[in-house]
Amino acid sequence: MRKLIVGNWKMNGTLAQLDEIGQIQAGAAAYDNVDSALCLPATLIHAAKQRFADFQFGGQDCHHAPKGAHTGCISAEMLTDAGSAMVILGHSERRSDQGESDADVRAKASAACAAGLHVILCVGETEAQRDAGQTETVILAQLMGSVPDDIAAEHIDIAYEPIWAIGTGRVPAIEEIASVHAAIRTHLTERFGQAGRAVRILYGGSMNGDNAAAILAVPNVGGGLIGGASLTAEKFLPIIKAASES
Ligand SMILES: O=C[C@H](O)COP(=O)(O)O
Repeated sequence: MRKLIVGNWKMNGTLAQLDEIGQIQAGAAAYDNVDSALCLPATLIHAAKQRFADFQFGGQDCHHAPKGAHTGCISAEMLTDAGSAMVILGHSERRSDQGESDADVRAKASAACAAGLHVILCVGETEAQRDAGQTETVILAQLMGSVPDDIAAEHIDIAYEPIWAIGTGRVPAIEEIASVHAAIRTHLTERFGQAGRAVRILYGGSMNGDNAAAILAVPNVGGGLIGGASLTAEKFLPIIKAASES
């Protein structure tokens, strides 16, 4: 299975960063056995796609409705119109900052698929849940609640992001990553049959050029969702290189 390395720029980046995006696009082209993409602030997607048509871009959220009176929101169709191929949904920062529920994420995922976007759907446990031994229970509940029953498995990838690992420099032990990814794989195959085997399960949370090779070698890790280390070519390209060699 080809690895997918996605950069999530979160609320970072203006038009001044288009040159950096160009460096990422040019560098990533050397690793043609890896799928790579950047999920940018919505304000950058169109300009980036205009300049770097060969690279894949995506958004970081969309509304569940196709249009209407939802001030400040963006629809899935607007993302595709701007040049997006994918969208991140259910990121823990949106679940906490915007109070998004599993039901919200599920509705957004259906809307995104209907608009032709590939969905990267995020799940992850808090540190307190991990300490209480609830990681697997929490993840499986999020999957049950957030992933639409009728979604075509080829239109979705899952990103496992332990919340306590995001932006902290802390990463789970390799055995923990393997265990959670295996549980997610079991859930997907039980639910979607053979198609569930082809869903990529990305790891996210303080992945960088130093730890990427070890994480990407874990069974059932199909790539990475990268925050801080995706903001520059200098830090992002080593992760794509590690995926290429994994
Ligand atoms: O979406 C990306 C994740 O939240 C990971 O962020 P990070 O690589 O800065 O820890």
